[in-house]
Amino acid sequence: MKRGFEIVSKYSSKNLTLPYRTTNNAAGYDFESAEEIIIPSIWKLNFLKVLWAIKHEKNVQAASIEKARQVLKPFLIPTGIKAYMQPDEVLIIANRSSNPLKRGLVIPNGIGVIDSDYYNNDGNEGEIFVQILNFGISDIKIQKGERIAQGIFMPYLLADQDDQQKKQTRSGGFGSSGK
Ligand SMILES: O=c1ccn([C@H]2C[C@H](O)[C@@H](COP(=O)(O)OP(=O)(O)OP(=O)(O)O)O2)c(=O)[nH]1
Ligand SMILES: [Mg+2]
Repeated sequence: MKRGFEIVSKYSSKNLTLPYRTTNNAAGYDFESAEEIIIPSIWKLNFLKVLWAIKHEKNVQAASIEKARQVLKPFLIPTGIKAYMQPDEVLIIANRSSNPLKRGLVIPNGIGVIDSDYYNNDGNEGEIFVQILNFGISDIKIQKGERIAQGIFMPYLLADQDDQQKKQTRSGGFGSSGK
């Protein structure tokens, strides 16, 4: 077993499909969304600005600002998938090029870097999430089973003296290693 995909346990009975390549020479394994999810348009940010203005001039409750903030941050689309690979390999998550063109969907972190030590980590079993922002003018509904991104396995290189730097054991993702 060199590298591949598995379904995380909480999705074991949800009928998910493992990532797949669609053409003979496709580099990327397409990932499907594990759930139906609505990605709101970021143009609602204007709404946030108005709220701020109202807050400062007319004392609108801070709670509504906080609610708007929660709605407007990038969404994490669950894939229900974890990936195993060799220690000197990485899985790169890249957007499908049709997503910005057809649906206004971008991956705000540019690419996702899935480390080999993310697999089966104690925090979330290594479930891969795709961060998504909708710059289009309409909200977008992602259906369960819809292809949202692609994963490319690659080898990576180490810098000289790499073994002299202290490392920690991965316990999760999205900031788990600290600031
Ligand atoms: O699009 C992504 C990017 C990352 N990850 C997971 C896998 C990766 O191994 C882990 C950490 O990613 P990264 O190192 O890029 O983020 P960080 O902000 O540095 O978090 P950490 O402190 O956990 O390393 O989060 C995803 O599921 N999707
Ligand atoms: Mg990191």
